[in-house]
Amino acid sequence: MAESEKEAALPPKEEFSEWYNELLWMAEIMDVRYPVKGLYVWYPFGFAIRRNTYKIIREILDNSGHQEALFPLLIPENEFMKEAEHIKGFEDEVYWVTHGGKDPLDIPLALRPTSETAIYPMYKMWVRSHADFPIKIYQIVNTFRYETKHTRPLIRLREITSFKEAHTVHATWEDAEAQVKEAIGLYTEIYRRLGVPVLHSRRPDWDKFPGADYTDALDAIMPDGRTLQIGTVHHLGDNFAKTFDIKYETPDGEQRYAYQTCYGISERSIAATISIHGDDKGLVLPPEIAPVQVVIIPIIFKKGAEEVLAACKDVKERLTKAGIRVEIDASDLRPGAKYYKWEMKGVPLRLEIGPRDLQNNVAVAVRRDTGEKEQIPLPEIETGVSSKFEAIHEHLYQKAKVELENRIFECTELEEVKKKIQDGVATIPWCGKRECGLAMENVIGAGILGIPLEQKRGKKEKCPICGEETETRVYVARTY
Ligand SMILES: Nc1ncnc2c1ncn2[C@@H]1O[C@H](COS(=O)(=O)NC(=O)[C@@H](N)CS)[C@@H](O)[C@H]1O
Ligand SMILES: [Zn+2]
Repeated sequence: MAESEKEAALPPKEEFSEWYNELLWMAEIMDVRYPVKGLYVWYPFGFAIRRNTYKIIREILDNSGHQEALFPLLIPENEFMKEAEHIKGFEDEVYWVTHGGKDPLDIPLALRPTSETAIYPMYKMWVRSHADFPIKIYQIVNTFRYETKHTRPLIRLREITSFKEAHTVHATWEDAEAQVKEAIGLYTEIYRRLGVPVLHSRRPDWDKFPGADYTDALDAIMPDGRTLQIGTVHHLGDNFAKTFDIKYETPDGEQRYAYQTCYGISERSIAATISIHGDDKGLVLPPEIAPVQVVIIPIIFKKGAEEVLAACKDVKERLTKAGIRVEIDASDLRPGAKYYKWEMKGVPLRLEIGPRDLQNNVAVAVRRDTGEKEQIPLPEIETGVSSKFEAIHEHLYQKAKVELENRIFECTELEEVKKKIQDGVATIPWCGKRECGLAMENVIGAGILGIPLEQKRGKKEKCPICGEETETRVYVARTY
């Protein structure tokens, strides 16, 4: 896209919604002009962020006994309609393929909204004995959901282009429960690598995944105080095993239904990373996912221009050999325009090299996250740059953790909750009874997000609806 096209300035981040939409365009992440609602185009720069993010996701899953596979997109109606709860949860969201060319299909085919009903008929054929367990398979595919709420790029899509779904099978309910815990840990580590701190909570029963025994979720707190569900882990019990007849032979030869879990992450992982770390100048990317990790800006004067350019090329070669993604911006843009462009793209580190720096045998390193300038001796450029990356990642993560902590408000009255959820997440005691939870939700005008998994027990408090003593507090928040 030509520089001139991006005349519009980026709104300040506190106008979060406008900032977010403008940034996706100005940083060349997503083009939202595709002529189907809820479907968007990945620009190459944005796609490189996606590739680097999903490289982390694959690494963490592959290193924890998961195997990547690939299942078909189209699900025959008879399979899709097998699990009653699941249907109820998805029947308003599923897209159907009804024709092949001019011929109407005898069996309509669903575009997968999620893949339980594509995968589990195959698991029925694959599972024979307890020795087959655990099965820990995932795929990274596009899925389709006819979302009727406000669609938004990377956050609420009708085509989820980067849907990582894992589907595991175990001998017992407890083994599946242990897998849920492992998945929560793996997801938390994925988000630590993205510098994104998360809230862990168990969704209230009325908000769990259709067909699950329970749903645990990871939520980020976005800059506007609303939470974004950026990962979910479901214990499916033997509900789907009974529906799809997934049975195994126990060590003493009897037939038993298997127990399952499934867990998913989508491109919301990228939405959270962009939103939490970005600033008024644009993207601020954790080095590990930045498409360009270092941009070298030659400071050119008439005299000594060749030496400067030669030195920049040498630094680029050395950093590239060290596995660092680096560009030289030798365009004829003014230095200030160069800084603006690469700061917009969230390049973690800028290296300025001019005649004086050559004399001192240094490069001037400027951090995108803090703006701090520091000289790095050219002979140590590789280690100097890499240690800056660690410092940048750590700083982004710590800063985001403080912001999250500052957006959690302990309340005792519902009126207080109503106020506090304008700025973040409120906690309030809850007896756990459904009618009190639902009553609370319509007094507050927002949902119970979930029961914190790391619940600090011991303190007895009163349910604000029925007055019953309880040791449980819940998160309440406005959500995306
Ligand atoms: N319309 C959507 N756009 C973008 N991401 C979405 C959308 N719907 C769900 N997600 C993301 O996908 C994750 C998994 O979706 S889910 O419905 O909760 N769970 C499942 O589909 C299970 N089969 C586990 S993969 C959610 O936690 C959320 O982060
Ligand atoms: Zn109550």
